Amino acid sequence: MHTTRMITAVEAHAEGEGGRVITGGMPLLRGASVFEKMQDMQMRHDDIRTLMLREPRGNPALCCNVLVPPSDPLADAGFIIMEQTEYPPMSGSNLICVTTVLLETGILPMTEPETTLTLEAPAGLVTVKATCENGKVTRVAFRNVPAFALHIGVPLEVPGYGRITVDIAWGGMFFVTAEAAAFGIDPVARNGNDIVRASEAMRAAAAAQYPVSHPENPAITGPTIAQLTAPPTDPETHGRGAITVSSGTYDPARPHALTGALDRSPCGTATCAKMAVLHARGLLDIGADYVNAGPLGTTFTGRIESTTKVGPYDAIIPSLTGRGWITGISQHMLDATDPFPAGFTVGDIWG
Ligand SMILES: O=C(O)[C@H]1NCC[C@@H]1O
Repeated sequence: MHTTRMITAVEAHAEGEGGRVITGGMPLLRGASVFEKMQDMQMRHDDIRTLMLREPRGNPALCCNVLVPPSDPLADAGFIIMEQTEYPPMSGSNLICVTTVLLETGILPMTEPETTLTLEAPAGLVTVKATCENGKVTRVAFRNVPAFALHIGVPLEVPGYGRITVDIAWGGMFFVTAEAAAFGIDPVARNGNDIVRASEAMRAAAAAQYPVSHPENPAITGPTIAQLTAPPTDPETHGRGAITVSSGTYDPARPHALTGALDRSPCGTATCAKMAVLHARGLLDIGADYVNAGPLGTTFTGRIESTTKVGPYDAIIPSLTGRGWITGISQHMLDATDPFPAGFTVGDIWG
């Protein structure tokens, strides 16, 4: 065997959503910030993202992260998030996986009963409080980047579904959000196919009809991800959400193709975007918990810590709490004769 890459990863999930964390074997990335290192990765090493996320080493529902040295002197570590079609500037489930891996493998020291960290995501600094017991991270709480709504209750023409009322908001990624009932869908795991098709159509329509960019970093554009929400079924929760992460290219001529996969968790950035919309509508106060259930019934607990401004937008500073688990350690190799040095996709599960 002639190995051209040897990548070590710790496998983890946060409330069900897979977040592989690469701890070794990466090329050195250039850049004066984690955002610039992410851009360098995208420009020069995108084949590693697809190698690790696509077949035969990945699957459509997997996310991946790369640990990088932080650039900000306040940060303890940096991380780049890689998903199937983009490099998200922030991600709740991935931050929880990264924190769990950093502390449970000893890359950063763990202090019981609580470890405080600052992580540099491409979107900026995120402060983290990890509850730790007997060497295990039992809970990860973080103060996210500010979240804000850009469009509230606007009409969107979704091919094949008609006119739907949506919100467009930032929670670390740009989301288009609609009530699942508008599509006649109950957002639970067994309805994953219907959720993905409707969400991908909605996401593509929103990107065309309501393009947005971040006022503090115009290189961040969207919406890139879609959320369907519903009232709670469990009295301990405040809402439900099913988020579709794109894994292919949506084509209205092939509306039955599955070009995304459900976030198995309630999605941290979606929860923060949803809280920004609820706050803007006067439906969620500072300090009140918002427990959001995902398609598997697992929850993230969000809270509005305070308010601020981002460019012209009224914004909230959200916190989010969830749990992560390590599931294994893997060593991935690429042989020089492997015909798929960047992985591959097949239309049966990749649209
Ligand atoms: O929790 C989140 O924010 C993420 N989960 C997968 C898609 C998003 O990045």
